[in-house]
Formats: sequence, C-alpha cells, structure tokens
Amino acid sequence: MSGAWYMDEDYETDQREPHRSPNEPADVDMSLLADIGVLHWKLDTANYEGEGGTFDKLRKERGYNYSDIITVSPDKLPNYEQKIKSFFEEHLHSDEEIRFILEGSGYFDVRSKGDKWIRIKVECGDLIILPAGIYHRFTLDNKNYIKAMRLFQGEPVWTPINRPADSHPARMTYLQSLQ
Ligand SMILES: CSCCC(=O)C(=O)O
Ligand SMILES: [Fe+2]
Repeated sequence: MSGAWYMDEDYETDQREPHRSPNEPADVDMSLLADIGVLHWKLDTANYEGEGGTFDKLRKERGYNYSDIITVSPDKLPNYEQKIKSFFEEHLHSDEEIRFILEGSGYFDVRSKGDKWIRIKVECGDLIILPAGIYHRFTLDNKNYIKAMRLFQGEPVWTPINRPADSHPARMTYLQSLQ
C-alpha cells in the first residue's frame, strides 16, 4: 500500500486522479484502516508461494480455496467501459473482497466511520482485504492498468450490492463489528 488519504469533493475531475483532500492532506495511517476492518500485507510477487509463508497462512486460516486473475485495462478486460463504471459505483458485498496486486496499480476507496471517502493506493505486492459489508469502490489510476489475483472462500460471488443497502445483513453485521 503506497498511501491512503481522505478525498476531496471534486466530482468533475477524472476519477483516476489522486483526489487528495486539501483540508486533510496527510496520509491516514494503517491503524485507522484496521479500525474499519481493512487489512493489508505487502508480499513479494516473485516469491509469495510456499508453505508457511504469509500468503499460504492467510489462505489456510481464512479458508480462501478459490482464486483467479483479473486484468483491468482497456484491451484486456471484456466490457471494459461497463465494468469500470460498475467498479466505481459505491457498493458492498456479502463476503470479503480480497485482492493481491500482481502488476500495475489502482485505488480502492472505502468509507470512513464518519462516511467520508478514504482513497487507498494499491500496487504490485499489496494484498488487501475489504470486510464484508463495507461501502467501497474501485478505480484504475491514470496508468490504466492493474492485474490482480482474486481470492474467495467457496464459490465466488462478485455481485456488487449498490448503496443504499443499509438493511442488508452484511451491512448490519459490519456496523456491529465497528462498535
Ligand atoms: C484490483 S481488482 C479490479 C477490481 C475488482 O475486481 C473489483 O472492484 O471487484
Ligand atoms: Fe467490490
């Protein structure tokens, strides 16, 4: 993770720009992300497999038995424009969203406790877990390319549940977990 910051309120400028808030320009620290259930590890993409390593442990302990690879770029992702739009709609899932970035970079935006956007920059080697029920979205940055491994517990369900979804069970469980 190469930084996380509160976002500005500029909705005119390209979503791929950093959008760092001029009022709160300092990076937010990891503990604030941990407080909202966002977890992060930095791994070596050339050498992450192997028994007993962090990747292996996470996979076993958290029961991630499914994985695939997604490449998001104009020429690699079918229905690119439509996908880019839906990634950036504010949504939640009934399961964790786990991404291990293999190449490229992008931004995951997550809502703070006070419902402000925090932008998290991810790049090669970042493994990020967004908890079930957190409102979030994703965008490429202006380099327009990311390749990531998606992990899942059981049969994958990628369905986004767009906001408002305040009475969704995953949302209620998530909010309880913050108390
Ligand atoms: C970095 S993975 C691409 C985005 C994605 O898979 C998602 O938002 O669900
Ligand atoms: Fe998502």
